[in-house]
Amino acid sequence: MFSNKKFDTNIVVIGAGSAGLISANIAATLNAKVTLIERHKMGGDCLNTGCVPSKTLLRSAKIRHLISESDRFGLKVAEASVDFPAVMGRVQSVIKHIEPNDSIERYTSLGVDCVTGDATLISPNEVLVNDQTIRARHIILAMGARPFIPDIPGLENIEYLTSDNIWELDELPESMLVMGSGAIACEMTQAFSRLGTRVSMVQRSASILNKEEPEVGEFMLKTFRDEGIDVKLNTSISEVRAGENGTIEALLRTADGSEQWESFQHLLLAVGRQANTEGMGLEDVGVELNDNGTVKVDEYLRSNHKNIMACGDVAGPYQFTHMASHQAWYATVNALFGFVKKFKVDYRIVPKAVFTDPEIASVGKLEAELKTESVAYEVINFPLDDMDRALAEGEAKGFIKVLTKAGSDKILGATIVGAHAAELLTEFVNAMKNGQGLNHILGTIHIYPSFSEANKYLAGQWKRKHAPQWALRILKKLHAWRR
Ligand SMILES: Cc1cc2nc3c(=O)[nH]c(=O)nc-3n(C[C@H](O)[C@H](O)[C@H](O)COP(=O)(O)OP(=O)(O)OC[C@H]3O[C@@H](n4cnc5c(N)ncnc54)[C@H](O)[C@@H]3O)c2cc1C
Ligand SMILES: NC(=O)c1ccc[n+]([C@@H]2O[C@H](COP(=O)([O-])OP(=O)(O)OC[C@H]3O[C@@H](n4cnc5c(N)ncnc54)[C@H](O)[C@@H]3O)[C@@H](O)[C@H]2O)c1
Repeated sequence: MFSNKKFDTNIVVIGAGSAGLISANIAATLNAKVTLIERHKMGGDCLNTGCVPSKTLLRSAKIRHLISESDRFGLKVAEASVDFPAVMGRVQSVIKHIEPNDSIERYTSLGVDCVTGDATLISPNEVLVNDQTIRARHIILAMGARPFIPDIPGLENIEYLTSDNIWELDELPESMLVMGSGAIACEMTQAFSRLGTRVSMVQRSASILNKEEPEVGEFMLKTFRDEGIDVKLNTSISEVRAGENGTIEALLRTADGSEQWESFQHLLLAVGRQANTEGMGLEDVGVELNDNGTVKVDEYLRSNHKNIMACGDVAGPYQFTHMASHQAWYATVNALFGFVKKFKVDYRIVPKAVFTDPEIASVGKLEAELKTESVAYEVINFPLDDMDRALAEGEAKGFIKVLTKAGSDKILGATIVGAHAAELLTEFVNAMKNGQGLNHILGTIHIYPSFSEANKYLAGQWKRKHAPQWALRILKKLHAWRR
């Protein structure tokens, strides 16, 4: 239909994952006209192939693991046999349950124009989808990322797994080689191992979970090995080939140069995620990219074309659902109101978790980062193996490590390895966000017996260390005099 308006819509959002959905939701709530384009499944990675299926699978795996340890709880239970199709059926049913929240129906009812199709940029203000050109004042790029496929000779001749297609397995693998040791590799390794797959993990460096404090990697390495997982450090895959009976053979090369072929039923590649920025006209329109393929954005999440914003995995640097929605607010508000006021995206306090058992959650700086930045700091460690509630639950393992500014209770970083770590971390996240230190946590009433008491005990440990010795000496004399 002919329109004399310069633009058909205020914003076109490309991609209906966590970033795109929140962007469209915010824009529609603020009464802007917004078009949301998705080429595959509404909900994107998190709902369909990421957070939701992985956490659901981990739950079945944990229950089977608990059953295998039922003796510890005074229960005599025969080993749980795994009905793998039923486990994967539960994964799909949880996705189906959440799906309506992210659906075209819901977003249409919110006032978003939802379009199914592959979007291409044809100019900084025009998006082509299904042969239709949409003229938009602003474009929000939210196309997410996909598994990075490393360059391994022979990979093109075998069928490998990634976090995209692992959910299509209909039989529990007898064995699996997992490449990588980040969040995806660790979560999937433990999940499949606990369900009964013989899992080997191959990691080229000398430690696992290298984005965390070194103690975390050490703790989880021991946990994995105690559970029977074969973790091969300092090892890379130099070649793969098809073996007999549909197996995959991998040539594993250790740091000393020795090589050995090993056979597995499946190979899972979990070595990072690559932004979806190719083949959609970004180069033609001149949208600048970073070396790793993400969209180059400024502190307002604008690309070099100031009306084209990016958020979520396609922008980075954090690849988390909560960061996608955090960025989505900035991208959308800056697009709609940037001509009046712009907001700089706030990355000061970014929490994250890996949902292994025990969980790993962290926020703020790592010790190594503080050293590099020459920040004077102190370390408070608190073991989680003697907490009343954790003992009662049979979950007494792990630790909390908090970094404070030297001589102050200001929290610079916190890491928790333990049951419910992602929930426990929120207290540190809140404290950091609100400029409160460990004294504040110590002065807060925590329910007994709860896992969260550990945060208070850690704060108490800091307090004891910092109690003024001169005052304690005077008190000792005062009490002696009053006796
Ligand atoms: C196994 C796994 C587990 C994870 N677990 C967690 C977790 O526990 N917690 C957490 O915070 N994060 C987790 N993540 C990361 C999280 O899933 C992502 O950070 C998040 O989904 C990113 O959202 P996004 O909107 O940027 O991208 P996506 O969710 O990938 O959405 C992008 C969408 O854009 C669409 N698209 C792409 N190109 C076009 C185009 N040209 N036209 C139209 N549509 C297009 C895609 O089809 C897709 O639907 C996990 C990831 C994986 C793989
Ligand atoms: N719980 C969560 O929040 C969660 C869960 C899963 C994924 N994610 C997100 O998804 C992203 C991708 O996860 P991921 O685990 O694939 O990536 P990652 O970046 O966390 O880890 C990649 C791993 O692969 C290794 N590696 C990289 N290139 C390699 C190569 N050529 N050969 C051998 N090893 C190599 C790295 O050393 C590292 O261990 C993460 O950044 C994370 O933000 C989050």
